[in-house]
Amino acid sequence: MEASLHFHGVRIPCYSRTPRLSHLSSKPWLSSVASPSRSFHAAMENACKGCSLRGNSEKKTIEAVLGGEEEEEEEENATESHGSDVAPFTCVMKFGGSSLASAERIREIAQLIVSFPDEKPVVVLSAMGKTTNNLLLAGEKAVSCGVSNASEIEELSFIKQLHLRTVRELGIDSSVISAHLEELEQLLKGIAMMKELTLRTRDYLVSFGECMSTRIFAAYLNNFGVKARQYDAFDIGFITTDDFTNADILEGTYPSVAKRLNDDWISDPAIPVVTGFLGKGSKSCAVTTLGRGGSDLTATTIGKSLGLREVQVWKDVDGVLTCDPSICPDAEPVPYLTFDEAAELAYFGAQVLHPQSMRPARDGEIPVRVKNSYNPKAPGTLITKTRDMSKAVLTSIVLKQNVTLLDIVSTRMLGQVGFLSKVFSTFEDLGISVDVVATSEVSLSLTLDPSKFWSRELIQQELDKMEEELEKIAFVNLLQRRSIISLIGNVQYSSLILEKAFHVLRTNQVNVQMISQGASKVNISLIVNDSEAEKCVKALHHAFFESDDLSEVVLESGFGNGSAALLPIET
Ligand SMILES: Nc1ncnc2c1ncn2[C@@H]1O[C@H](COP(=O)(O)OP(=O)(O)O)[C@@H](O)[C@H]1O
Ligand SMILES: N[C@@H](CC(=O)OP(=O)(O)O)C(=O)O
Repeated sequence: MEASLHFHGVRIPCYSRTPRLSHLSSKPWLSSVASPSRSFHAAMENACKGCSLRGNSEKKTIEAVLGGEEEEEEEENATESHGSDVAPFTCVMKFGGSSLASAERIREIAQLIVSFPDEKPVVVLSAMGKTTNNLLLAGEKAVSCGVSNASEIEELSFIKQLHLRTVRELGIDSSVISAHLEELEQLLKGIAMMKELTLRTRDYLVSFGECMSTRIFAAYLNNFGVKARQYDAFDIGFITTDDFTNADILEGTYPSVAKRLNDDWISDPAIPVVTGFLGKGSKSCAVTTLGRGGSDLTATTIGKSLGLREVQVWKDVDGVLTCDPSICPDAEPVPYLTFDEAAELAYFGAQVLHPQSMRPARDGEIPVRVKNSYNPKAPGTLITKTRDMSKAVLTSIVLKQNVTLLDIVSTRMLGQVGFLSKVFSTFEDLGISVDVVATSEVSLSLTLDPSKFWSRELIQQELDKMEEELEKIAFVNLLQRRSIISLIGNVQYSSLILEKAFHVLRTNQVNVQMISQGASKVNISLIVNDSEAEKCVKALHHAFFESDDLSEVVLESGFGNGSAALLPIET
């Protein structure tokens, strides 16, 4: 008799009935997967065909699954080299909140994952939709609403409704999250009672988002026959500093996480579904978070820890774009980036990647692919150690607003060396991070990040203290509401980039207040007034990406109107 399951209401024969799928029995987590319906087969095929993140071998595997005979032998070989005793996992697949906004999206993500049966992924998830923002708002409201009103906080209702509706629509027992929802309500009452929300409590509060999304997702995978196991990152060796809301991953994390995930796989194979964004403070043993958007960092940390072939971060855009699409709707995906370019881009404000997320990937030389879960066919962006830069001029334009600019002119009380060292030790003492620096012998201009990785406002009191310290050795001029426009690209073409950028800015009557070319050789930063920044970015984007002057074709044959061939400066 034919075994069958139902998937989306469609009767599905089991894989075991189809001889061509026999290779899947070597993938224990898939051994009980229902063979998808025709439409699901088609979805798998489409996802595979369009998705350049797979090499040929995977495409062949999917074709084998769908009907090709001759691929079987090759697949068996591939399975041998990826046997569970050697390398249980092949990649990390990280899905952000935008990919997990509803039950419908969760179904699609599950389909996306099984559409690559050749992969043995570690899945990393953020909180569903806007849950993190809602948790933070709920916490703020709890501080002043009074204990008796804490249960009525609007954002708590949104969170409850979203998660309960999702489990209902996915056909999952609500018990997977009910204890968390109850505890969340108790926590908000506690905050209301204390009338205080410390950074430590804030981290604990937001952790409910990832803890619930991963439980729902793992339960859903198990329900439709893909064996999965949920993990809270703080329980599997993600050890961090105790900098609540912006913790750093400590080295011990890599071996611990690898051991736990590998050991569990060996004793009972199942796809790990890990909470992004969370860790455990090494001293406090309390839940910490890695800064907003920190699930990207969780993903690359796992990638390095397990030495995986690739880390995929699935977003709601077709990859890293030439500009923030909310400023330039015509922004285009950038096909290739180096780790340095991606790190610079993220640090200077492109929300698409967490600023620290490239570090483990670069250290472990694990390629990172940014893909669109709403459009898996789009090739996305591949981030690697090196890439062909011969035709690359400008890669992306990034805007960071609300920055403070500081001009510091020495009173010559100290020598040049003493002056610079005193200035920087002042920032260190006050825990203020500096972004862009330009210096001469006796003066220094620099920008201060208003929020270290979006978590900490630089408040007036701190600025006053800093001025007071610096005025002991220098004349200080503090200018607020400035913006950094970062031109990420090939600094070997810096003269060309600057010529074009300044032409655009002069045409738009914008005065640049400071300019700096980072040592990384991938970034030129321009400081302008906040009020002019978006206009500048639009004009620059138009000039560099929406007109043909600097296209790679033109660069190949010479710059501009038939002028001499453009050669990079040798460095
Ligand atoms: N240069 C850029 N390239 C791509 N996306 C960008 C860029 N700058 C800003 N973004 C924004 O980043 C968003 C994706 O990042 P994020 O919201 O963190 O995704 P997720 O929650 O899925 O991890 C996009 O929706 C886009 O609006
Ligand atoms: N949920 C956390 C962590 C995260 O990485 O989210 P996302 O992947 O949706 O940017 C946040 O909103 O910051």
